[in-house]
Amino acid sequence: MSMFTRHPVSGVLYALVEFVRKTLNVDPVVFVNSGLIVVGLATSLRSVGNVLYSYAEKTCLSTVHVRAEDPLYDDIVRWMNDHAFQRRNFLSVLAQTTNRSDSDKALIRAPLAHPNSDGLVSYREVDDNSFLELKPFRGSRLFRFKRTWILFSHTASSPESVPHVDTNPPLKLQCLSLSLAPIKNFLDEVRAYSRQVSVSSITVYRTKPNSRDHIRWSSAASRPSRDISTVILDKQKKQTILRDINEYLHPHTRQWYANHGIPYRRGYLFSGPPGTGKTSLASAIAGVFGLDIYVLSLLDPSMTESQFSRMFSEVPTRCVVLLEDVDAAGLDRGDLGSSEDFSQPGSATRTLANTSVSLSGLLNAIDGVSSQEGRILIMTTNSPQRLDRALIRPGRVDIHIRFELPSQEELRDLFLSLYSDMFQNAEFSSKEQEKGTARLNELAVQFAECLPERQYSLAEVQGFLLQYKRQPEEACDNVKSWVEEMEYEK
Ligand SMILES: Nc1ncnc2c1ncn2[C@@H]1O[C@H](COP(=O)(O)OP(=O)(O)OP(=O)(O)O)[C@@H](O)[C@H]1O
Repeated sequence: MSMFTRHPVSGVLYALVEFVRKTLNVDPVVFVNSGLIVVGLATSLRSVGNVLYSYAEKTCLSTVHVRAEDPLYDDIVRWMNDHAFQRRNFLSVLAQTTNRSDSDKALIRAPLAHPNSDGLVSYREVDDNSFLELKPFRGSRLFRFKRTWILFSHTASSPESVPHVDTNPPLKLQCLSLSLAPIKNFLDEVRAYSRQVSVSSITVYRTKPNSRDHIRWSSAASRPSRDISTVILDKQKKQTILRDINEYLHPHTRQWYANHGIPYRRGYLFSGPPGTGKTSLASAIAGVFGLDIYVLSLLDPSMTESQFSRMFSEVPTRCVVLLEDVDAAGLDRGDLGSSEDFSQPGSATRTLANTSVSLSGLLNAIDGVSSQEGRILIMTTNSPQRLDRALIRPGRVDIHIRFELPSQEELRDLFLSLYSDMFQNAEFSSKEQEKGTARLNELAVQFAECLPERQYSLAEVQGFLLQYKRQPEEACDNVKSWVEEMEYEK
């Protein structure tokens, strides 16, 4: 006590202690001491807990880490969202607005709100059916999977790091077991679930630099796959490529390649003028065979040659790799004026300086030792004559599909494919449907006759038809003046 009386602050403390003792009849010094003992005990217990946990981690816990760039990462987060995460809150989450792929269908069903006097609608108040997704970001969650308790943890590298899609920390899965089998079973279930929910859609992956300029694959879109029948192309060419890929993907073929010591790879070249359906066919093929697409462009200015080769080796075994603008790899053979050069004057493909991938870099990436076996490589170009022979030799390009500007028949097909569903709904009796279809066939012939053959790309003609989405008659009436305009603009 004499200690308190020597100093003015000690004096105040002493008076306070005496006051509490007298009014509450409790000795605050004992109270504070007990508190300190409890805190000390708690801290020691925590340290003992940490020691025990790290011992358990080394001896009887099985642990699996999953890096953010691995496709499995998204599959696990999706599974957690749809199962374990639904039932209990996570400590720290990443909120993300996600567009549903069926959002347009929902909009069709929703009553349109308040059109103005001209029949125009503001969509600000219409629910676009996008939804808020809360993804586990930081923290851990214990859940039960087939009688095994699994600890899912997601820890940010630094506690202060801002949640950012590019800097997602790795995931950790742990269970009390001497074998990895329970976690492996869980991952099999996660992958099966992912396949099930994405059965009618394809995911498009593109390269994306993260905050440390480290390029990685990132899913750019997940969308319903394009029906192959909507791609207009000579039937025989379409059948050839479909049969070839079907045969290639068969497990017996893989074995056959292995038995004969041939690298199990298959490459296709799609060449032709812009807007003739090269990309559309690649994505329809991915849909037919249930594969995801990995898109690489040689004109990507942020891609160095070593990054290009690493990205090429990081694609999964079964997928479509779409390599765009392949003629840009500095492969000029000097005959730019050839009739097969479909690139537009001044178009990106002429700017060879834009790519840092050399021909040898490209060839190494395609069939070097680290190149993935089992993938389907589709290369596209507007200028096939500029490709080096080494690039298009069998083994690298096994089938070359030439796309051309459309014939009369293809123009008719495009017209019919855009309007054929107009009469195919319950609103019309079968007789009306028949009549409507017959009229459409007439209009398609009329429409195609007004367009010069092999002059405009299907993309251009489709652009015109999109102005008359539900008015085939008007499209026919106006196509002649569109052709005149196009001629004038040339
Ligand atoms: N053969 C086709 N069949 C169906 N649609 C087509 C066809 N060609 C072009 N289109 C339409 O035109 C648009 C552009 O087509 P796409 O991107 O496939 O052309 P591309 O040949 O890959 O062009 P680019 O060489 O400029 O990349 C798409 O919306 C597609 O629907």
